[in-house]
Amino acid sequence: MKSSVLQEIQDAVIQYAKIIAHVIRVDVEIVDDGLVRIAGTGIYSKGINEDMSGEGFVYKHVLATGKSQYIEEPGKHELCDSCPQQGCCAEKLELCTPVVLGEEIIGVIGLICFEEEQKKQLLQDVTFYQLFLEQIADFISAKAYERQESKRNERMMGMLLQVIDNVDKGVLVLDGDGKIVQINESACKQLQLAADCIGKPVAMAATSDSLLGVEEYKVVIDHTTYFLIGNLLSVSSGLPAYDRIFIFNEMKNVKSGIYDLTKVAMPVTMDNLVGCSPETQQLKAKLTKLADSNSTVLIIGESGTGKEVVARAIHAVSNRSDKPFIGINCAAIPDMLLESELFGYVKGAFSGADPRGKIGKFELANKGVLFLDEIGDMPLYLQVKLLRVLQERKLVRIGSNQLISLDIRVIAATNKDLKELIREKKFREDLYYRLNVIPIEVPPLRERVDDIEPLVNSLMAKYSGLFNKKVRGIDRETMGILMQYSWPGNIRELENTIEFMINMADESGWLTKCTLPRSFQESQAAHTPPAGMGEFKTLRQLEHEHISSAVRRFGDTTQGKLAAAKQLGIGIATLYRKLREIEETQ
Ligand SMILES: Nc1ncnc2c1ncn2[C@@H]1O[C@H](COP(=O)(O)OP(=O)(O)OP(=O)(O)O)[C@@H](O)[C@H]1O
Repeated sequence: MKSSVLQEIQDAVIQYAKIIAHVIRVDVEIVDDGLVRIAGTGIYSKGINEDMSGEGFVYKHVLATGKSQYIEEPGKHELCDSCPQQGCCAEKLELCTPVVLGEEIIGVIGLICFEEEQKKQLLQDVTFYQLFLEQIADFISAKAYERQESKRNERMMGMLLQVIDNVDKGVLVLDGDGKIVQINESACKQLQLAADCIGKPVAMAATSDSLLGVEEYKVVIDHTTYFLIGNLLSVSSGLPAYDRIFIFNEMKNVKSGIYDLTKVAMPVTMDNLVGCSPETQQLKAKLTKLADSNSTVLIIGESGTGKEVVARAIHAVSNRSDKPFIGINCAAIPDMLLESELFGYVKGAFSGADPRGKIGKFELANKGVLFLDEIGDMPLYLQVKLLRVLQERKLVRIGSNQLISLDIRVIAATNKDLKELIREKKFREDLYYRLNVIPIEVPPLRERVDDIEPLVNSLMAKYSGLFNKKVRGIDRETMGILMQYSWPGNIRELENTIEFMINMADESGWLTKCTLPRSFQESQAAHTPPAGMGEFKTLRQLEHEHISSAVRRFGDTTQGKLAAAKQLGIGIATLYRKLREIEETQ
């Protein structure tokens, strides 16, 4: 059963009753709004907690009217008419006052005289005793109010703790001495603290860095240092037990949030590396072998050969696959921005910067893989900074002096000849060696002709699905043309070609010569002898054509020429001589 307001402060009410009785030497009785005797002195002290609803007619009247009542002749007053004690009542005088809390009457205080002496004493100054009683009623009411307030605070606090426990962010409540008074589950988890950390001192200072508008704090608990970003709020409750609340997010959560927002939906596995040529098979075997190492990888290959696909495949098969893969194209971002993209900055780092600060790709990739594409295009001054980060595995955001430890695997890629760039003083030699720990060469498509057919099939499936167009296949002749082509743009060019051909395909659903891009057909025509001339060619002409076609297929680079010479069964010096001959005859 719900207890009344006076029951909740019964001890205090009994004390008040005793004091009144002691001071004025008259018995006191205090009842609550349910007519339960809360306190009593003299003969009433034995009947505390008794239900008085069968008697107590005067109290009922006071509770109903909210007015004080003075009965000089108990038994003769009209209020006593229905009392079962009428006629045998020992009371000589009764003075009653309501106890009021706000709008509510929560009880009644009664002064009862059993002796003529007492009655005489009261009658000498009824008004004084009346005021005295009202004053005591006010004290009791103040006590009841205090109790109600503290109950309300307890309820509020309970509710607040429930909220605190259910938020995802970490919450630490500190007292005036900086000790933990409350900690929620999320904070325990993030900081790896047990719930018995209550009472532990916390040293906390803003680092003056901020990210996305939220301050970063260095927090030390039990000799462990944490860098947390969050809001530190002062509690203005006036209670020293609750001085400050720190609501925080661990950096890793902030970063993974940003990573989730920025990551590209491009799940790549080893299966996405289409191809069955010995070169591709060797490449796949190498990737699997090096996957779990942390060493830096440098992928070299012409544009469009699939360097990014290779980098993603390494990530996918590595033990970092559930951690971020963050890519940045060093050639696509202006030099001015590249530094902040890579290293991030804190608020106020430079004019024009996002006032909330920025997390750099290095930090975003922490625990995962950072893919630095087109590394050959990185400006020299950033190469120095990159080298330092790679050596020390530590980073300082622009405008900050805070060292951040990195656990990162770096994969760099380039289609440039870095050694040539070193000679031209455009690339640092020390950085080259730091990156080139595991070199991976992705051969151009013309050197892995066996990949063309599976790639064409996979691309036909991809684009026919994308365009919702039924493609039955590609005829042998057209496939032959594709296999003979030198693919200077590599797989990217092949992909564009297949996309074009599917667009051009008629209802038959076959990719034929007619679906080839015009430029493709023109280049074919240029290399096909005019009708009727072929049979009159000299052997030398045929040799020249054959050599030119080999160089076209393997590429007009040193590597390409080496491959062409090998394929033609001649030495590289002979090839160069023949090429000079061709030049001279043209
Ligand atoms: N082995 C492969 N199997 C299937 N698709 C591939 C393969 N290699 C590359 N591709 C596709 O070819 C295109 C170019 O690949 P990617 O961007 O990885 O090349 P890249 O060498 O990084 O080029 P760049 O040097 O220009 O950045 C992409 O669409 C990619 O999906």
